[in-house]
Amino acid sequence: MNPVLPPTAVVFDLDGTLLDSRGDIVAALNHALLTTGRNPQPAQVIVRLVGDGPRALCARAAKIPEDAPETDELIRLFLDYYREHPLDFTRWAKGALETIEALSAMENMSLGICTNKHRATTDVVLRALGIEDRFGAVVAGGDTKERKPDAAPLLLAAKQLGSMPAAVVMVGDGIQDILCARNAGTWAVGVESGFSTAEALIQAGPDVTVRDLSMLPGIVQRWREPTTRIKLR
Ligand SMILES: O=C(O)COP(=O)(O)O
Repeated sequence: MNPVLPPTAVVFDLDGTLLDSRGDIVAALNHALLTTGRNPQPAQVIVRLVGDGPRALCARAAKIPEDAPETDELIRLFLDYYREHPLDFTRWAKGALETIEALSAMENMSLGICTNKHRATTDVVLRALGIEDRFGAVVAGGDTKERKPDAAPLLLAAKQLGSMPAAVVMVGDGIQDILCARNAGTWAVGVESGFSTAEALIQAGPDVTVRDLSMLPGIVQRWREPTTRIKLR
């Protein structure tokens, strides 16, 4: 196991972690499916397909290979619709805003985002929410060749934040997030209120899981205290 350091940065996953974006993802995907003559899918089915970026999402929903030419068309329709409708249904996840405030108030602490969501829709959503300036690093889908669970996007976020990976806390609701954290040698916090199941998250091996984000500042604060840090790992 990698040694860990007192956290100086917290990096959030976006979909299902900071944001409950399922309504807009479902609407955009079903628009793409219907426009190409396919059947729409129920929200609870689509939510389980999210996490590996738009190519995987579109291919899984249409049951076609990721490299099929029809997948490119679905992605185009999905992204075009999403860019026009970034916040029709999207809401902050429980405790997200308060947690951003609480962490921002800590000394020697920076915040980032590491998402598999496409760069175009990530930018539109963050801008529409007016929070793009709150994060010292935003690494989105396509910024690195590999996506989560590969370590590359999280290592890039850590570099942009000026933190050693061992001093970064990765927070996410997907097993991609936890495995990415393990691969990058960061702390890993699983959020159970997102798109994945608590069982799947725990299976991926986070340091801790939380019901929702409101518990996060207290945990990060404890990891910054030398006496408790050792015991927890
Ligand atoms: O939109 C996706 O496929 C995943 O996005 P996330 O990495 O923010 O969960």
